[in-house]
Amino acid sequence: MDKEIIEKLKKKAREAREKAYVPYSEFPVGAALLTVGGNIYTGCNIENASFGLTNCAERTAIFKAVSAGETEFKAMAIVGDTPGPVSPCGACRQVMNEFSPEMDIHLYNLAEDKEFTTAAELLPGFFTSKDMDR
Ligand SMILES: O=c1ccn([C@H]2C[C@H](O)[C@@H](CO)O2)c(=O)[nH]1
Ligand SMILES: [Zn+2]
Repeated sequence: MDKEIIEKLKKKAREAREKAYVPYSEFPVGAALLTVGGNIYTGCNIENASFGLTNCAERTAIFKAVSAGETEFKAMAIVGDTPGPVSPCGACRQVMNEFSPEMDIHLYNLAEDKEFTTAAELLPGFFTSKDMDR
């Protein structure tokens, strides 16, 4: 993929992180999602006094895109203040794979340590609609 667009995604993820609503964890995360058509949707984590209702940055970005009518994704950049590149939770890995198992995933921390992977690689054996065929 074009290096410029990857850099742009990283920047947008860092900017989205600034919008995180994290009064409980004080751990902001940002994500930027590139669609196959070239549009970018950003997301931040959004917490709640009922902690389990928290929505991660990754799913916020995906849900924004889907609610705008977009379901085919090319790449996502994710940024958190972690010792190494941030690691998406299991729920987000499953949601990524619902739409685009082939999508590139660029993981970063603030020090710009990075890891490149794909949605499918992040969740081997993910549950799909095919698993409901009988
Ligand atoms: O990849 C990740 C990991 C964690 N979080 C959020 C959930 C919660 O608000 C906070 C601490 O887990 O970070 C994300 O948004 N994305
Ligand atoms: Zn998550």
